[in-house]
Amino acid sequence: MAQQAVEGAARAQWASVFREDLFEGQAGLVTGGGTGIGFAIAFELLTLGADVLITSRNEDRLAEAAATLRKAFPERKVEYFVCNIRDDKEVAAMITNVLERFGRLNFVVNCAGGQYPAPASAITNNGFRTVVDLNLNGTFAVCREAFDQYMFDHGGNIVNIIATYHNGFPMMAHTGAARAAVANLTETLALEWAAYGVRVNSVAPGNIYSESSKLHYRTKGNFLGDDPIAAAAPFIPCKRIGSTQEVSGLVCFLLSPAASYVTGVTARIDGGATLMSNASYVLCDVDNYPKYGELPPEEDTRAVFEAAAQAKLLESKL
Ligand SMILES: CCC/C=C/C(=O)SCCNC(=O)CCNC(=O)[C@H](O)C(C)(C)COP(=O)([O-])OP(=O)([O-])OC[C@H]1O[C@@H](n2cnc3c(N)ncnc32)[C@H](O)[C@@H]1OP(=O)([O-])[O-]
Ligand SMILES: NC(=O)C1=CN([C@@H]2O[C@H](COP(=O)(O)OP(=O)(O)OC[C@H]3O[C@@H](n4cnc5c(N)ncnc54)[C@H](OP(=O)(O)O)[C@@H]3O)[C@@H](O)[C@H]2O)C=CC1
Repeated sequence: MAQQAVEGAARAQWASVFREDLFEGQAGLVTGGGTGIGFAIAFELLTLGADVLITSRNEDRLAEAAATLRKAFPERKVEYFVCNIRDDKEVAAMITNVLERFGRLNFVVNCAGGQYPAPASAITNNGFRTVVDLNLNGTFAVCREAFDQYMFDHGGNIVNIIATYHNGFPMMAHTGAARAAVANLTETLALEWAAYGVRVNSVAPGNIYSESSKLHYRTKGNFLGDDPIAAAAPFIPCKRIGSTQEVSGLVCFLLSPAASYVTGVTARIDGGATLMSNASYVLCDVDNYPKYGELPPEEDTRAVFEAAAQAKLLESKL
């Protein structure tokens, strides 16, 4: 979700589909909550009555995001804390800080993460280690600290945002391996921590329209042209990319009592993209697939479709 879209906008514009007091009295943490998907999740949790602390490395971005959220939700507590989840000591201090500020930690959403696109042969060992450290070790550290410091005694709810690693992840070997590991970690933690009243689930997004994801690809190499996130649309069964609010809605469902019997799952949110394994099936045009949240303008999407169709035409003439 773009912060500019929230700034000055009527809160109702971003109204959640869930009931307003769903998380009333709860407080929790969203890592990576200052930007993109994490910001949308923090926004929806606040909409539904929770107090939220957002955390990541960049203090300026966090402060700006917190100011936007406080303006939109003056009746809630919005806090931020600078923390690199690759640093165990910082993670421990961050969890302690949430508890000092809120006195409770009902939910944790692990959304901090990332990588750079590169073919496996161009990923150095240190580059691989770095991405695994961020997405796997960092996520584990936050889960374990949250459990040790609070959830062991009080129960709780954890959602890990990963990525659709299913069927391999070309150009993303490091993150694919790390995210698959987090999906497995989610299952183990769900088993071990059920006895303590803790549910643990993962959400695996496909191509999601976030400012940072577009920037990420533009500055660090492409596999599908200038705007690969949007250019992927023709190859997704629902023929569009997803919005940050669609991811947030799924996270809120998993954190809600309606999901009380759900633990250890990885829910894919990818418009059916990872089901595309049948080489003899060609996707048809789609013009009535439902939309929800902030998506690229129709004209941009159409231009990307036309360019992709043109590229296919040229390819078939070679
Ligand atoms: C469908 C899925 C779509 C997904 C979308 C999203 O996720 S959107 C979300 C997108 N948001 C994000 O991804 C945000 C978070 N991402 C990040 O902060 C970085 O991507 C990070 C995880 C690599 C950490 O970076 P850092 O600066 O802390 O790392 P460092 O300086 O400590 O270097 C360690 C090693 O990594 C190497 N290396 C680093 N970059 C590149 C590169 N571009 N090229 C090649 N290599 C690179 C570097 O050379 C070094 O190896 P070396 O030379 O010593 O052998
Ligand atoms: N957009 C997409 O299409 C998809 C995104 N994802 C994943 O969803 C999550 C959110 O993505 P999105 O919102 O698009 O992108 P963002 O780049 O906006 O989100 C990444 C967030 O992680 C934070 N972060 C990165 N490294 C660290 C660190 N070491 N410690 C603490 N925080 C850190 C960043 O903040 P800061 O720089 O301040 O530290 C940022 O807020 C990421 O894990 C991403 O990989 C998965 C699949 C698809």
